[in-house]
Amino acid sequence: MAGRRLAWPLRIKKTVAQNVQRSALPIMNAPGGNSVIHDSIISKGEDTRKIKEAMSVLLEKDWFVDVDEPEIKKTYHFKTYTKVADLHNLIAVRCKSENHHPTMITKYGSLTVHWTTHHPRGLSNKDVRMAQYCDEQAASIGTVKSDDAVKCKPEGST
Ligand SMILES: C[C@H](O)[C@H](O)[C@H]1CNC2=NC(N)=NC(=O)C2=N1
Repeated sequence: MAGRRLAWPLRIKKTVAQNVQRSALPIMNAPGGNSVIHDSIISKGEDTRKIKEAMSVLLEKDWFVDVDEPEIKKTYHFKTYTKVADLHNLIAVRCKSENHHPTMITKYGSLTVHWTTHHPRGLSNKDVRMAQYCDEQAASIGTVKSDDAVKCKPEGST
């Protein structure tokens, strides 16, 4: 009985500690910022060290880690909508051969790409490979800084 009384507070303490640890991780890292990736968000069966190393390179290249999904994401900015569509299509073609599909948000001047692995859930080498592919293709199309991207001009704006 005395044992049980002790066990509950200990369990609660552990759960809180785990949550704090999770939320202490950056949901969105600042560019060049925190590159700590907890093992729990890496897909089971992956080479954890290899994924972490590759992820830290991606974080330096403006990829962001959302630990709650978990996923990595990046927004590319372009001068024209055609370039946005070009990147979208290049990624879509590669998805077929890799059987790995991102969530993509297409806007007039930008494309946001999210990568995650469903089975086993987490971040895997496929996400790393596809993120690297996105960077290569975006670079060959030619990205610009957010301020220089084509913008919609709502009525009345100057
Ligand atoms: C059944 C099908 O092969 C799987 O659902 C594939 C399809 N596309 C996928 N896309 C992504 N991003 N992650 C996956 O785990 C995944 N799995």
